[in-house]
Amino acid sequence: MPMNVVLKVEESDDRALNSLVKKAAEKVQIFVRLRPATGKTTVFRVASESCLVATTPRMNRLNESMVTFHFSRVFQPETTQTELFEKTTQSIVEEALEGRNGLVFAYGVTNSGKTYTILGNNGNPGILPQTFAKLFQHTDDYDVTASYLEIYNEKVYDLMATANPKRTFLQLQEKDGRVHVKGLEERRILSYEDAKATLEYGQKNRQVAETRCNTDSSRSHCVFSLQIYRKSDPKHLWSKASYCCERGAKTGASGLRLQEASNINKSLMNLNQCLETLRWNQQNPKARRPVPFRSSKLTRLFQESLVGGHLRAGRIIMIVAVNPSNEEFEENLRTLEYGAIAKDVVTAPIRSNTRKSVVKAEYDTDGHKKRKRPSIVQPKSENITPNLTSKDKKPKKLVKRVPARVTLSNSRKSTTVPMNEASIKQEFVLLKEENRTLQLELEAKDAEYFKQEVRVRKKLVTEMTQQLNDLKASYEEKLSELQTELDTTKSQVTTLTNEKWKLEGLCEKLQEQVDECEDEIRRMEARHAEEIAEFQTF
Ligand SMILES: Nc1ncnc2c1ncn2[C@@H]1O[C@H](COP(=O)(O)OP(=O)(O)OP(=O)(O)O)[C@@H](O)[C@H]1O
Repeated sequence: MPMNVVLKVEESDDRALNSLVKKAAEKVQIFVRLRPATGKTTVFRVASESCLVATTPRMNRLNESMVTFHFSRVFQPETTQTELFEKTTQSIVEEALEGRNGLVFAYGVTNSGKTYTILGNNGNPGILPQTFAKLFQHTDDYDVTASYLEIYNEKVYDLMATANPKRTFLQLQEKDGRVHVKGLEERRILSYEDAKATLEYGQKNRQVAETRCNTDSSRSHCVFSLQIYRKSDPKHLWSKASYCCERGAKTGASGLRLQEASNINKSLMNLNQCLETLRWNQQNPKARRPVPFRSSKLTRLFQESLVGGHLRAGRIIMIVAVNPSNEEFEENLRTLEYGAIAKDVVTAPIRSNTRKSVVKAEYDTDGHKKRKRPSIVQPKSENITPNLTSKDKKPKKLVKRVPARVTLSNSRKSTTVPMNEASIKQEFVLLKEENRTLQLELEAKDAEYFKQEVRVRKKLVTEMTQQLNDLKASYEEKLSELQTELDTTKSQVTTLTNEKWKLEGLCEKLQEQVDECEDEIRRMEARHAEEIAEFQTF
């Protein structure tokens, strides 16, 4: 069998797949940013540029266990704002100028550094002010407008609108398969200072609204969008870059902790469901499920970016902010899990089969496949490889290779075909690759196992808590029964004691009467004896 030929074909397939998968992987990039820890922490360890290891705090669990996450990149606490911008968002701005949309999404638990990452402070501008600076180096050719909205309690508010006590919320509208916010103000911005002033205006508006509303939830999502128009074609939107940040109000947040731990945020849960369904659809193209974009405003707004498929679909960048303190472990773990799911979603269709003809198709805005729209190239399902990691741009399930060294006999005395140096090298490379893939699979399995363990533990905790609560309730019931019984017995004892005392009094009285009678008898006997003695003397 001409081994080297087979190997060559497979290798070229792999290379082609690799490059396609790499392109697809670049569509969604997930970065993790650890903020400086406030105390001693041992739960997160940056194993490499792209690998974060979480170690369960012993105190919370029966056994210590570890889970490894792979992301596009993990940023250490000492990462500067400039470095973060350059390595994550700068390319989004550059691509926006080239006509591609972009979405930057920061999320994480309270106090994890989302606001610091997106907005920063005066001395350390976040990625949004840095975007302004970058963008306004190119205003000769472009006009820029900004819009700023807030999604609060599933309602969309315009943060550019003048703040008033009765905030009017805006409706989402679908037009040409795209979701728009009806009536959202787009403000022309002319310079860096102008952009910053616009952002600050929106921020102030938000604070005014925040202090005015009496709410049961202090969390909201703010989306700042920059619309770019080419001066040569001012009527048509050239591209749009959106920056979304979940924000926790600084006031009234106490008491939310428990609520957040059980359900970090409805919108994020929905986003998570959408990502999971998208991943399912990519992995099971014959059993597609509807993607629940409509379940929250946030997912509806971003559905275009998540599904991709239109000509200007750009990249999505998610920055998972992590507070490496022990107390936040479970919540941080959950946000990292979201990130891991998001990482596996390929937003834009890719060409997958290099040998066969490509099928033309397009996703609908609800995540379904459209039938007769020929504009977008859609991959054939069996070769799509959505489970990508930044480290591993290869498909998880590799095509099984025939080993280069062929055993001709299965008896103990096996004979092998002699190999030349080139094929040995080739085999070595393949084995190395295979080894790496297996290692990654193992890590993925470990991660999956850990997730399962976390789920099982959570379930156990819930069930045990339920059982303990039931037990407590039954004991309390028994206790109150016994208490009633005790009270009854006590009152009976009191009654009996009283009766006893009465009887004792009666007995004493009777005894006195008996004693008196005996005395009387003795007196009468003595008198009779005297009378008898008198008679005898007569
Ligand atoms: N990378 C960092 N370097 C230095 N300070 C940071 C960093 N990340 C966060 N901080 C500081 O930590 C504090 C909390 O950060 P931030 O307000 O950004 O959290 P958040 O996730 O937006 O919280 P919330 O969800 O409650 O709005 C701030 O004082 C911020 O300055």
